[in-house]
Amino acid sequence: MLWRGGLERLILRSAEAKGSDIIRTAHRFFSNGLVPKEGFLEKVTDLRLPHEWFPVARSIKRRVTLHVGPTNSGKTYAALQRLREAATGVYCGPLRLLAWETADRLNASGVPCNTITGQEKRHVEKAHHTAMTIEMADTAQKYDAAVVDEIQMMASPDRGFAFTRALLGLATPELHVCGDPAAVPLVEQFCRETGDELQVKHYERLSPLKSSRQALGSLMEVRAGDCIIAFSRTQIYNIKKEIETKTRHRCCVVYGSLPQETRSRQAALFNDEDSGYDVLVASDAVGMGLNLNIRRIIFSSIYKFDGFERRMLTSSEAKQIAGRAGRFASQYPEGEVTCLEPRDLGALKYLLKQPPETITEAGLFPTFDQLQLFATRRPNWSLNRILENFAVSARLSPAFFLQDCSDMVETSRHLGDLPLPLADMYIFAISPVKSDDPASMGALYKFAQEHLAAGKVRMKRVLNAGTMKVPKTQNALSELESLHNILSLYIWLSYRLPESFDERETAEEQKGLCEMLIEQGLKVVGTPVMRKAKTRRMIPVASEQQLP
Ligand SMILES: Nc1ncnc2c1ncn2[C@@H]1O[C@H](COP(=O)(O)OP(=O)(O)OP(=O)(O)O)[C@@H](O)[C@H]1O
Ligand SMILES: [Mg+2]
Repeated sequence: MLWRGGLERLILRSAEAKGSDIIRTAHRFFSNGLVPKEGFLEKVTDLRLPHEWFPVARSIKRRVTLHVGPTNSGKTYAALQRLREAATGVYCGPLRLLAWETADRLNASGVPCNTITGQEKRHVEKAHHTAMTIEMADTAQKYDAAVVDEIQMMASPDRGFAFTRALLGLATPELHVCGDPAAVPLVEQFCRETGDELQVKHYERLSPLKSSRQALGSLMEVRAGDCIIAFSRTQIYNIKKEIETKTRHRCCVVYGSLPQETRSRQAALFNDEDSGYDVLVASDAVGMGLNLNIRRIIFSSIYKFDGFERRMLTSSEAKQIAGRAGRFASQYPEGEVTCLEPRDLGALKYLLKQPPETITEAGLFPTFDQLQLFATRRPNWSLNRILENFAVSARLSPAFFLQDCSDMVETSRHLGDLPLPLADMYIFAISPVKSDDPASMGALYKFAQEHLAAGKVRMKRVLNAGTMKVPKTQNALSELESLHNILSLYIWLSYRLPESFDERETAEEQKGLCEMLIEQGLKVVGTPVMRKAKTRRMIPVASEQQLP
């Protein structure tokens, strides 16, 4: 009995970095019919000391530099300067676009840098540096220096945990953390708990950003270098159409459901002075850390639908977006911000003037190992039931909140009748499926079904060959975006379940074709004159009836 207690302590201490073997041992131990000791589950759901989950980081004396200031104040630049000088290093940021931008910058400055995101891995010869999306951060790997960007995202209800995990868990003697001053007290508290040495550096905006005295009033008034912000796809295309019909300007677009690669190319087209595209119409997908050649930000509205309700932007969101104008060292030395409608001007100015609100809680989420241990006494429970019950039992210290896992719960419910092993179900549940897109959810179900039944997921069994053409309407474009989504999902799964999802190359080819068609479509969707569309072979999603 004594050694079992010791084993439990070991499991809890080592859960993150080197725990999986121990957890497996524990599983064998418990699954042999031995019932865990009283109080064991209370320990598993005790999340009050998350810094203890990262023994590799705790074994290093870390010096943390917190770079804080308003947007465009050179925080990320300063952190990347230090990263460049380190022999090995990692950059962890909130967006794929930002990971790519950072890797491109490092590569261009002679520091070979890989890129890793959930859906892609680009290896560069002789690279000892990697830029990645925060969810990919590896807490078992040691680095000479590491950067965590946009740390205020710790407070994000659905992604905060990835930032908390990177902050507490990156194993490096030199950690640079960038972000909003709102995060200072919490980072100070965490560094006291971890025993890390902390230095806070404050930055000032490098180039001025002024609020216009007047609203734009009409899209006829747009000028080169303007970026109009809108919060729905339809609005984005309506604005693009109006600008291209009524003025001589041509628009690039950037929004969430557009493929990442297309977004990057649209941003590059807009940044290129000679491309003929001089206006950007974008959602708040451009709102964080990115460096674009924007002279003026124009909010078409200061209200957005956030998935639950139509609400006013927060002060932090408005500032992040406004901060894209007049980036230092860009074509425009001074930025300007305004709105389209005169009625929004007062509220916008108010939002931009608000002092940053201090963050008081960071997101936290149990590791898979912890969930698995929690499930040892309930072998028949589904993942959604485990998650819901874990959430009820979890104990956290006041500096943390438990991450919103409603998407995971919904996805595992959706796959509920498939008797997948817990580990596989977990992978499907955290996959980047669009839960509001029935085609994407349908494809995930078929992927899981094939994986379970055959151990091989042949794309042609789930997707059916057909003819695809350049989309001429918003609906056709939306269908193509959805297909792109499904192919991205296959690729994402191929990195986690490579034996079943072994057609990554084909999926990447099809995804590339999809991107090309979408990009051609962007030239015509929203513009008044339709060109003759070209036709290409593509694979649209099969309907239920077409499946064997
Ligand atoms: N000392 C510098 N020398 C040259 N360029 C600089 C310097 N500092 C910053 N820049 C450039 O200014 C721009 C803004 O800097 P950076 O991206 O670091 O700002 P930031 O404070 O991180 O902004 P955000 O909060 O929006 O992420 C970048 O293009 C960066 O390369
Ligand atoms: Mg930055």
